[in-house]
Amino acid sequence: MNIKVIELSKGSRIHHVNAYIETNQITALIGENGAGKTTLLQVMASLLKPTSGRIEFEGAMKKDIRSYIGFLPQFPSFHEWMTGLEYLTHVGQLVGLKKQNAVRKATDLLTLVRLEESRGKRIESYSGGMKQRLGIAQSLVNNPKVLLLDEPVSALDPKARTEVMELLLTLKKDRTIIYSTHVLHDAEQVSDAYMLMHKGQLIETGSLHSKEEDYVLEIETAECEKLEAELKTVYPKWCITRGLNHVEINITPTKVREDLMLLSILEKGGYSFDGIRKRKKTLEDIFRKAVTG
Ligand SMILES: Nc1ncnc2c1ncn2[C@@H]1O[C@H](COP(=O)(O)OP(=O)(O)OP(=O)(O)O)[C@@H](O)[C@H]1O
Repeated sequence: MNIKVIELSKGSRIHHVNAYIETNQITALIGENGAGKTTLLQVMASLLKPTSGRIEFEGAMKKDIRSYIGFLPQFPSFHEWMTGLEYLTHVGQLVGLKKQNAVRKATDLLTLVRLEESRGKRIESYSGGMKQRLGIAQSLVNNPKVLLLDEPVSALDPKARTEVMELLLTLKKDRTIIYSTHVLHDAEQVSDAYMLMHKGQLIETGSLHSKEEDYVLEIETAECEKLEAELKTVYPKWCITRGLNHVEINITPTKVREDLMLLSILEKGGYSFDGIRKRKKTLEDIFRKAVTG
């Protein structure tokens, strides 16, 4: 189910958000704290009413689009005294399944999220990663076409993150998955597309399978501050950022002539540098470029 977001606003929290989100894809929703990711997901999930604008779920036959949506909140809460099986059965009954079907559904979902061995244990004994997978199972109870997950991996250790990301890959067939995250490296591994929010606006969307050769030039030097200032003067149009021990130039792509000019600046300025590296642009570069100007 493709989703069209048209001129969506929610008070001052988000405004003029336009997007087209494709099915069978994982879309990572990224942005700084307070950028509006949770608000956008909540509006998409019909948990918040937009102030203006609308969302179209292409091909939706039912009027109440909530039946197409599975939602995992940023801080899911469970009835911790219940076992995983009891809890999911309860959720199944809440969405209208008969007891027997709810048990079957809960059992299948617990297998899908690899919690079958812990299904008889109380949720209070689950680790953070197990609870996150239980939350995803809960969001799947109504067999949704659209899965909206608010930071499903941000609080997890690398192993648990990988497990959740692998699960998302399994789930993307026949579904539209949008999830917010601050873990950009992971997002890059599993996502097909990204949506970047900044100060309430969706400022950039793109594919992560781009054939375009976007590069970042990294110059490792102890004189970062001086080099950053000089490059910004010479190349005011380039996006130049400074790390702890390197300066990054984020352009599309550098031409040989520009590379040579750069070397000449380094030489004339008497910079001592430990290395120059040209690497493919990452999601983190896209993020930094957008939020630093
Ligand atoms: N219930 C609320 N009432 C009023 N303003 C809110 C409410 N919830 C969030 N906001 C504001 O809306 C803006 C967007 O918040 P939102 O939680 O959507 O951002 P986010 O990108 O999900 O942030 P984070 O990465 O920290 O979770 C922020 O300025 C926030 O302070």
